[in-house]
Amino acid sequence: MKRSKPIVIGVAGGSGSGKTTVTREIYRSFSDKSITVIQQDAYYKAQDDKPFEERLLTNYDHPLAFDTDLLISHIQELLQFHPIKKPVYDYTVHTRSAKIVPVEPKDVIILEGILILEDERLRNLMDIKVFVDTDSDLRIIRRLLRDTEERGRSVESVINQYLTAVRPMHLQFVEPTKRYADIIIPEGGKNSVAIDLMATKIRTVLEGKDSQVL
Ligand SMILES: Nc1ncnc2c1ncn2[C@@H]1O[C@H](COP(=O)(O)OP(=O)(O)O)[C@@H](O)[C@H]1O
Ligand SMILES: Nc1ccn([C@@H]2O[C@H](COP(=O)(O)O)[C@@H](O)[C@H]2O)c(=O)n1
Repeated sequence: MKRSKPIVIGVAGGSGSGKTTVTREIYRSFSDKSITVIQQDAYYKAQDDKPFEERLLTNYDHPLAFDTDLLISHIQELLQFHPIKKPVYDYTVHTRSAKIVPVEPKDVIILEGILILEDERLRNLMDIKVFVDTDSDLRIIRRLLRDTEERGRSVESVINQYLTAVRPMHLQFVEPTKRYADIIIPEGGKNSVAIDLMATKIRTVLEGKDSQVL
């Protein structure tokens, strides 16, 4: 059945909570590839006009770090089944890369990121809101391993950033958005029961059997 508009699922949660892992597992359970994934991180503001040293001072956990207007306009395009050109973010240089990824519209859009539930305009575009809820000790351990292995960071810089920006912004902006969630997934990526439930829910909606999200 051809849908009149795609369904939008928001996956929020703190840094290192397992949002990307949850999203990847849901995506993998759909072999027909009816899902497109949009990461909020791709919409960090470009900082090419600033020298590298200045970019290190940016607070990347504050809502103003993102180009939310561009993200909203891209979701609106996908909702009309129009393709978009998604920016690509490079964490090693703290700005957008020169690349752009063409994204084709699909029946399901998963929007994933720390602050996607913070903006009311984004929340209003979502059919299902999920919050991945993982204790802060696990999140910092996971982030430490990931950022040193994959994002070119030193242990000292990860700890310093966590204490000065990630933790305070999490408490001020991320954690309060849990109240908007329809579903809270504890522990993230290895929660196979929650991931199966999400996949089943999405299938029900795609088959037109769910009157709540149509
Ligand atoms: N349940 C889990 N147990 C152990 N490690 C996990 C789990 N979920 C995610 N991770 C790992 O933790 C790191 C952060 O997970 P990720 O999904 O990228 O989180 P987020 O997108 O919320 O920042 C990754 O290296 C991932 O492989
Ligand atoms: N240049 C940047 C941009 C972002 N970050 C951090 O990324 C975190 C969000 O990504 P997750 O995959 O962890 O959800 C966020 O907490 C920023 O601090 C960065 O370190 N450098």
